Amino acid sequence: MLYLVGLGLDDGEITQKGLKALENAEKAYAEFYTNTETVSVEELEEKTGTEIEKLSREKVEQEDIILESAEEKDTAFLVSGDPLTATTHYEIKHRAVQRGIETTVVHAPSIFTSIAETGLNVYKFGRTVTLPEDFAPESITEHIEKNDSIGLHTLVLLDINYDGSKAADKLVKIDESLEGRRAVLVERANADSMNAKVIELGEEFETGETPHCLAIVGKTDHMEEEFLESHDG
Ligand SMILES: C[S@@+](CC[C@H](N)C(=O)[O-])C[C@H]1O[C@@H](n2cnc3c(N)ncnc32)[C@H](O)[C@@H]1O
Repeated sequence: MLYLVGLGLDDGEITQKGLKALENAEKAYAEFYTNTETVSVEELEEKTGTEIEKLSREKVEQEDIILESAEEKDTAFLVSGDPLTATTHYEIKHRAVQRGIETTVVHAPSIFTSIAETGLNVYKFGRTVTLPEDFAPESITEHIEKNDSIGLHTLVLLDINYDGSKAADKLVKIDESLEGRRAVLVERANADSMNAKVIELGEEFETGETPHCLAIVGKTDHMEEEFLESHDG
């Protein structure tokens, strides 16, 4: 059995079901390269009695350590946020099914739902884009344009340590027409120190600790506008 267990975005967000799965597992792996390490692995080990091994990106993406382990024994794979919302983890589930490994997914809070803290209605987001720090995929502009054409908001995910102000700057460099566009910067969603503020792409603004993401504002209704106004930065 392979348990894909979400850790949520902040310490204490693993569910009772997640803890139970970890207890049932004979071996557990965790990865923290798609998101910040917000939990104490040692505390989880103590609580559940299961040893947890942290894996690098290479180990997760290029080797089949997790699936090989799950073929032999009950194995848990711990991931930040929700287990099926990062492409890598989604692919692991897919490959597990192909190899005939039984899987159980234990969901947890995710940036895809916490983005609602911006005040933008989650039903009104279009295709999500990812902006890496070291290059600029052309598809980003295309997806933002498509979302814009039908009034949808765009969630822009960033590399984990990528500063939101630098990312906002890069968006304008990639596509000049985005200059002056309203967006919401979300910092450390779900943490006590969470902050959301309305910014204009291309303008300088202060940021705090990562992780950050941006929501480019599409067509809003009255309630969304009132919510946006309530952010004091
Ligand atoms: C590849 S996504 C993984 C999403 C994760 N599986 C989930 O369910 O939330 C990681 C990116 O989401 C955004 N993100 C994750 N946690 C965040 C948080 N607490 N506050 C703001 N942005 C966050 C950041 O841009 C981060 O680099």
